[in-house]
Amino acid sequence: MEKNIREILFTEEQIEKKLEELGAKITADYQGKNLLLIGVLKGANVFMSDLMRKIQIPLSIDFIAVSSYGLSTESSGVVKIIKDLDHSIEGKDVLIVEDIIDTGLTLDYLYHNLLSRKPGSFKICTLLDKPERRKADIKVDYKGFDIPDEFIVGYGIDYAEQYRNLPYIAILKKEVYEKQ
Ligand SMILES: O=P(O)(O)OC[C@H]1O[C@H](OP(=O)(O)OP(=O)(O)O)[C@H](O)[C@@H]1O
Ligand code: HPA
Ligand SMILES: [Mg+2]
Repeated sequence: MEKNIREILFTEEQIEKKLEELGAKITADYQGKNLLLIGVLKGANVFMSDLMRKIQIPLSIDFIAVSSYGLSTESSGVVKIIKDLDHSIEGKDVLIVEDIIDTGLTLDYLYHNLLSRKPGSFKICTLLDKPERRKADIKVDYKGFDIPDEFIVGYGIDYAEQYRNLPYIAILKKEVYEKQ
């Protein structure tokens, strides 16, 4: 195991099983709809690419890149769009795909920003939810796992841009970021 990891929360096998459940639910709910998955970069990159292969109906994808954590473990509270969507979402059945909801500030910002672009419908899918830290009220439609109030890395999720390539989801040792 990586020397900076305190504990593995979810293994590759557990993640794979959860993705199959989520994919089956989304497949059932979006029959006959005009599904557009919007991945929130960079964190949702790994989740999005695995999840979309578990959805068995026609869909399209787009990405928006936002950042509020930078190199820190605390949200700056200021959400910046780094890359906007490529196409209009007007009339589309938008499903936002996030890796983690922590304070909720990123999704609160995206919710208001994207709703003003008049999608046909708007729902939220997140792999991880850390409800204890919430600052904005977010209604989650599809959720993988609830997690404790710890700093998480792996499966696309970073600390200071590192650890995104770990195949599992883990708690980072506190001394890694407290000594900074
Ligand atoms: O609920 P919040 O407190 O807003 O935190 C969640 C957001 O923070 C992370 O992104 P980050 O801003 O670190 O950018 P990244 O996806 O490029 O890592 C994560 O990927 C979520 O998008
Ligand atoms: O626990 C976390 N880990 C990494 N990035 C994050 N962004 C919000 N919460 C987290
Ligand atoms: Mg991040």
